[in-house]
Amino acid sequence: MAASFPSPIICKATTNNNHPHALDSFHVRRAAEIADKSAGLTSPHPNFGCVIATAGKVVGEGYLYAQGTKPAEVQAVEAAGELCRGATAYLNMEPGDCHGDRTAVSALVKAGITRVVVGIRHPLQHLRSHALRAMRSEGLQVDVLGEDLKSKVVEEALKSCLIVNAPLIYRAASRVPFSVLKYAMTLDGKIAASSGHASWISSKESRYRVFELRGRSDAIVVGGNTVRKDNPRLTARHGGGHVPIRIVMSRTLNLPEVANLWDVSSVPTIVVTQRGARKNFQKFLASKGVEVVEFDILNTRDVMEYFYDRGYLSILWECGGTLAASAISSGIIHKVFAFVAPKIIGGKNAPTPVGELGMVEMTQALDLIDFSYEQIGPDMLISGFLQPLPDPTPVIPSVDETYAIDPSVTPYESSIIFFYKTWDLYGAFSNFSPHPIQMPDENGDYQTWSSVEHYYQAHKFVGVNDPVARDFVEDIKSAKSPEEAARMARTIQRQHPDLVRFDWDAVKIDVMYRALKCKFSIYPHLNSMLLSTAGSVLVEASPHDLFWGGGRDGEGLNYLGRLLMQLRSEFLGESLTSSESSFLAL
Ligand SMILES: NC(=O)C1=CN([C@@H]2O[C@H](COP(=O)(O)OP(=O)(O)OC[C@H]3O[C@@H](n4cnc5c(N)ncnc54)[C@H](OP(=O)(O)O)[C@@H]3O)[C@@H](O)[C@H]2O)C=CC1
Ligand SMILES: Nc1c(N[C@@H]2O[C@H](COP(=O)(O)O)[C@@H](O)[C@H]2O)[nH]c(=O)[nH]c1=O
Repeated sequence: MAASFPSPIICKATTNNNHPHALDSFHVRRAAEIADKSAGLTSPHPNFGCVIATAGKVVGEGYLYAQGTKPAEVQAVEAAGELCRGATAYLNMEPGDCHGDRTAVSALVKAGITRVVVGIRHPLQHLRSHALRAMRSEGLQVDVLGEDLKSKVVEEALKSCLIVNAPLIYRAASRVPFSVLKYAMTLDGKIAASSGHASWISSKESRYRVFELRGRSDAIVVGGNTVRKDNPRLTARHGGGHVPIRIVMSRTLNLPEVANLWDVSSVPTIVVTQRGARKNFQKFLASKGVEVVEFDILNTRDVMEYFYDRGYLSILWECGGTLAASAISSGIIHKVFAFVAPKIIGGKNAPTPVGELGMVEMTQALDLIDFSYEQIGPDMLISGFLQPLPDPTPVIPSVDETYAIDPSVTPYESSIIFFYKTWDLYGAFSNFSPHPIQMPDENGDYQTWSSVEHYYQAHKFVGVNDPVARDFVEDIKSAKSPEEAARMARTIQRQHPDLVRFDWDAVKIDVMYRALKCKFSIYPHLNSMLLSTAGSVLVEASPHDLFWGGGRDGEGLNYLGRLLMQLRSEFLGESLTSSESSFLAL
């Protein structure tokens, strides 16, 4: 399945040797296909797949499951074992060395891979071309589709690599999250009856597909009117997988007191509104656990820029025509999914999917690009892009390249360093980064935890004298990713508050401190990265957590940033003391 698209990437066996690079293209397409397997399982993140082949035969495969898990290349190398010697690795996308330890590249080099075929360069400027250079400098032959390899089949393979990471590519190019507008309409173009009643237009099968689309998104946006008319839940109910947060856009805040979206026991809701709107209602929402964010003027572009800053990759718009028209007009919608049901409702005033765009001639209509049709149950799904896929070839030089051209530009210099997603610059500071730590248990025996997040989350239940709590600790410890560990712990915390250790609030900062101290002590490259930020304020730009995170506007307490700064000064103090003592010893 392609990222945010339901249509499968069809891996046609175009291995006909008459086509130049047919075999290479075939394997890269396979890498893109498996890369997409992770979409929807955890919070949306870039999709990486790796296929290792020798003499045309696949000997190992792997895909990145979540931000903080084992890189695709490492998994493929482990699967192929000795067969890696002299083999070719196929990657849908250049690996991103977010953590300064070149894990993916060194796995390929150490395993004896001699050639690497890469679908696209990394779209993020701070990561682009680094791994390619590293592999080439290690003597590997590196061929990039569309640059070193060119042909018709190569173009098709390149397309599949672009599509599988379309959210990241659009996000990098447009500096807003990738936005998909989805709606269900009748054959006569209505999204509800004149009364506003809309359940249901599309079939069960189509609505199941919508759950999958939701699972591939960080958040779902609706307008105030949809909340008033539909009282939606906006959850992904297809069994397991990622559940996006819900965002309501309302200028008036004239919203009902009783609404499904105010139940945040299983998934958060954020209401974005205009500054000063219904202060009492804002307080009411806050008392329900709903986050309220005020904007001077509420418009779709500012809201998307805000969520971009909060690290969101992919947004699904499930609003009515009023908000949809606003979003399209401001140029932030990248893709459309229209479910068309074979039924007619009529109604002069029945709402339609897109309101006023101010166009007067049909020649002004927006043409969809790369559209496709798919029958789902009785409905037809028409999907396509509203904006062309950005060109992945590097036009903007990377930070390194800029530095090489103009050494007066200091890379990464900033008085405030924000970090959040592991693929961000300084993403290794995130608790989700894939760095296992060894920590003593209650008996002093050292245990390995897959990430700081696993350790921190499980410790909510450590020491509680109840076998159920002990089982929870083990479950969280073996969660497949830091995201899953966090999700499991938060759910258990909500559902079984009695199993959370009584002193949790008092000890949680210390638990985190110890875990971070271990992480930044045992990985020398992380320690150097932390020390390199001396003089800058570190802020975790977490979307949900105003205790550990600082928020973009400084509204959070930023305890994670504070602890990292505390550790930084402790490490700096230690290195000063040791250099002073070696100086004294001279
Ligand atoms: N079939 C389908 O796929 C869907 C059908 N529907 C149906 O559509 C109808 C609702 O459609 P519609 O009235 O268009 O509702 P919208 O979901 O588009 O909500 C419009 C509201 O969004 C809020 N808003 C906030 N910022 C903006 C902005 N910048 N521009 C525009 N609106 C903004 C305002 O809320 P406020 O007034 O609170 O300030 C406005 O009234 C319902 O009948 C619902 O059942 C809805 C979604 C999908
Ligand atoms: N009516 C309609 C849709 N409506 C969308 O789904 C929302 C309800 O979601 P939930 O409460 O989670 O079931 C609703 O508010 C609107 O955004 N979607 C569709 O796929 N098909 C339909 O026929």
